[in-house]
Amino acid sequence: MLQMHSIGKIFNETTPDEKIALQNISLHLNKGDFVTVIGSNGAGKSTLMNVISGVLSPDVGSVEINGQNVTNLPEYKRSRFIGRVFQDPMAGTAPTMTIEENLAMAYSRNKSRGLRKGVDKDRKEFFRDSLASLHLGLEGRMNAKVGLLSGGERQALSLLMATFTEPSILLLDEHTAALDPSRAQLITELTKEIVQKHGLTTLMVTHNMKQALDLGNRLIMMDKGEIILEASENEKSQLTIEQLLKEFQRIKGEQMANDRALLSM
Ligand SMILES: Nc1ncnc2c1ncn2[C@@H]1O[C@H](COP(=O)(O)OP(=O)(O)OP(=O)(O)O)[C@@H](O)[C@H]1O
Repeated sequence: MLQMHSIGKIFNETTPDEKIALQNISLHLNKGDFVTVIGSNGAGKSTLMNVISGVLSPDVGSVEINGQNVTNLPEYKRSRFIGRVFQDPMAGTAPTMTIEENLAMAYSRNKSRGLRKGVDKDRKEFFRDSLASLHLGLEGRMNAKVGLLSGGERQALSLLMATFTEPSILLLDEHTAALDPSRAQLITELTKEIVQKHGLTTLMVTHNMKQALDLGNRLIMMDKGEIILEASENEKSQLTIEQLLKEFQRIKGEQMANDRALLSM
């Protein structure tokens, strides 16, 4: 489904501001895999998402989606098969347009893929049914301007818009981080439900270790542009927050120890 081979990305190369954002990243997602991504600030998580979605091209390495090499395919050409939800609830929707207009926009952007569930139904009814599945009563507010919705409602709508055309890959970039705890919990539950319902192949960045363990079947930890830990389905099911923190400290500690060893030479 998704194959990343030896991806590298350096910003401002050969300048004093040089930053290695990704190094030697190889990642393989099978259809239906749901991988949670954790890591410290600046670890390269968003850059990884940007390379998958086509916002950025890697300096080296390749990205394949559904067997097609998309390494240099521009973002707008990938948007048909990639759904993405950002941290900022304002980012995924158009505030001056109604809920129905926003849905229509997402629908037409992806319609060349074919809407398996939408073709036989009246479009409006399909939108209404999709909105009802969020359990927020938005199906009764199709003509409301999206700018009037709360952050949580907007994020639920963004999630719906990113998924109702069943993308090959769903990218969730800290999509609950800007919400208060109860709304974040609601969006987390919706995410679980939607991903499961459509069997979506998903990559989710989060700073919340509990969320990283509760959701998905695999987990990766990043640091300084590298994947420093990969937990398979079996391993992840047995992981605890304490173990994750310990592991992170162990890896970071070793790096510090190495640095010290190097400095002392
Ligand atoms: N456009 C850019 N130009 C220069 N440096 C960049 C750019 N984008 C990212 N970086 C740098 O690359 C590194 C990785 O950044 P990235 O945003 O991918 O990290 P992240 O893991 O998502 O961090 P956070 O959790 O803080 O959002 C950071 O050191 C960042 O400062």
